Amino acid sequence: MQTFTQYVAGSNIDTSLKQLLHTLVNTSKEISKAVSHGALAGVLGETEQQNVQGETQKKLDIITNDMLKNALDNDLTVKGIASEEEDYVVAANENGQYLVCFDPLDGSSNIDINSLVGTIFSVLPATEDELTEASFLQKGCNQVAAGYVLYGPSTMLALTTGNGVQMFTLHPETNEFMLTEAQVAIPVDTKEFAINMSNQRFWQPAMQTYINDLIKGDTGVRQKNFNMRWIAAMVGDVHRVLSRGGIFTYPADTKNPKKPFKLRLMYEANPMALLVEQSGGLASTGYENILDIQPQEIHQRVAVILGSSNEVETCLNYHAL
Ligand SMILES: O=P(O)(O)OC[C@H]1O[C@](O)(COP(=O)(O)O)[C@@H](O)[C@@H]1O
Ligand SMILES: [Mg+2]
Ligand SMILES: [Mg+2]
Repeated sequence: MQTFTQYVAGSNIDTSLKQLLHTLVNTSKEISKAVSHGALAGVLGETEQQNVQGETQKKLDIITNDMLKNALDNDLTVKGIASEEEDYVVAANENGQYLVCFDPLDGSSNIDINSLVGTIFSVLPATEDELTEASFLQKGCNQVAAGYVLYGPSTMLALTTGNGVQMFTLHPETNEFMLTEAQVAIPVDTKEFAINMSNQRFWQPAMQTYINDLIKGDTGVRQKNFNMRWIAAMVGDVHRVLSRGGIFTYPADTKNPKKPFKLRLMYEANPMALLVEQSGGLASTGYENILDIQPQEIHQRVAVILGSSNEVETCLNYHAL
């Protein structure tokens, strides 16, 4: 079985990108340790602070953000970072070739119940001399690498550098990520959907009708029964989709008119969309491919529908009507 180090050494990517991937992955091992200590390290619970999006930050949101920020700042390949937990973009190294967007801890409402959380990252080329927010506003199709690390019963890494998706499992004794899935392939059909059903009355008519038809099962137009899962951490829900197929959606809703979408484009939707597409699935807002969206700002939110290609297409047909 190949180690992550061996896999990266043999892959056909720039040396500088290899270095950056090692920085991200080594930091994720430290995060995995911090997360696993939980209450023993006094890292659970909330802080008094809110992020720019008005969300109360958990202690671990801030701890993991600082760990990644410091590690990336010390990596000369990194020109700048954008994080869920940073109001503005942060400059790193003047001559860095890459910009890194990340969600240091996704699913942070799961921390206090010892359930799944993860780190999501997206790597973009740094194309401009001067670092500004505008440097980051590139379409998702420009990503040179994307991935997540899931802190679950095992710590797992899913990675794409544009050559399919590979999954690695952290060996608890050697502390090495081992290649455990060389080419992830999402089944094209599924009988499993993931959506926060409590928002049902706030969805648009297309999503209402689509989910209603799934729930009718073999008594409705779909003529098959569907099961439902909701982990409340995108990283966990997408991991299930990559592992055994499914459709995951966080659609537009009218619950809070000032916030029609929940998931963030640059460090949630884009990296997950690249992983899903590289595994043979689809990722859309309902009206546009996620990877084709021209971002307007780093904390922009979008509707997300992703997963098994035939099922996503079926859902998109409801939106086209
Ligand atoms: O609270 P809800 O509506 O179930 O939302 C869950 C969604 O919110 C998120 O947790 C947001 O991520 P953060 O924890 O990074 O803010 C997604 O991972 C997840 O899909
Ligand atoms: Mg998140
Ligand atoms: Mg987060």
